[in-house]
Amino acid sequence: MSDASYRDAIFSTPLDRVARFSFDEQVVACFPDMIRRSVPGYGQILGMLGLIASRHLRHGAEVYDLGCSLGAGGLALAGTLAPDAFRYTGVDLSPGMVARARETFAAECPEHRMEVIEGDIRTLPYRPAGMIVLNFTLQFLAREDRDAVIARLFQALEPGGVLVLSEKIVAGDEQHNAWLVERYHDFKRANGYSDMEISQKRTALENVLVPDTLEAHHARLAEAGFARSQTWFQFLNFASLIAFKDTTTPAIPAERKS
Ligand SMILES: Nc1ncnc2c1ncn2[C@@H]1O[C@H](C[S@+](CC[C@H]([NH3+])C(=O)[O-])CC(=O)[O-])[C@@H](O)[C@H]1O
Ligand SMILES: O=C(O)C(=O)Cc1ccccc1
Repeated sequence: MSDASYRDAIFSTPLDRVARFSFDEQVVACFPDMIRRSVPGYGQILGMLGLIASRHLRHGAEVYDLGCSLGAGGLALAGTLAPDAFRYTGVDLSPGMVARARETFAAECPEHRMEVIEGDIRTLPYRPAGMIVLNFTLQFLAREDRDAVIARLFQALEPGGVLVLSEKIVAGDEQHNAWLVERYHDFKRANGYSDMEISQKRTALENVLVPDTLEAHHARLAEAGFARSQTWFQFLNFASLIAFKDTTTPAIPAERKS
């Protein structure tokens, strides 16, 4: 398995039939380029994970990164926090993603406690955790599974625990949403995607990536029992929320690297 990463050209030639989008080997091979050029604010959200953890994570606690893909969330945390500050468990269904995430952690942060599980976040037995990261993953689950997953994550969180939930979102108002989607397509065009690539990927993602409104996310978090949730980041139709299990703060927060 090579660690090379390619430019995303998956939808650059006309396809007779556009297949449903999946996280197969073709996507794994160009994923860093695809996500960086397709998700507004991706790097900024990752950059905040370590800072959020250093305020909210109990020293030494477990961090889950659900739908970890190539482990970018884990790398961001290991870049900010000392090896004894946390234990990381990344989970992903895609074998290609899991294999490459393991290689990356072994090469980039051998001192940190980084584990990657090939598994389904809907059925995984969770250990108690101080922080759970769901970066652009809930949107790929069937709507009917989302409430149950969030409820299980609430149960897994320790007192003082936080959930970071990043998602593509849809605006409830049709005009507002149309403006966001048009500007999102401008964003993709500015990042080198052609109209054909934008349109074919949109087809591939239909009924695969189904975004909720911010209101639906906050309501689901409240329903699961979270004491409070807030949107801390939004860039066009992509947002990140933080949800607090309760009003406790960790006794000894994870220390940042010196
Ligand atoms: N049921 C499931 N169980 C486990 N994994 C799943 C499931 N369904 C989908 N996945 C996995 O969730 C990931 C979503 S990508 C996350 C980016 C990452 N967080 C990042 O910060 O780079 C988002 C995107 O590409 O827009 C893929 O790797 C899937 O295999
Ligand atoms: O490209 C898109 O249209 C997206 O919504 C973001 C995305 C990024 C990576 C995989 C799937 C979707």
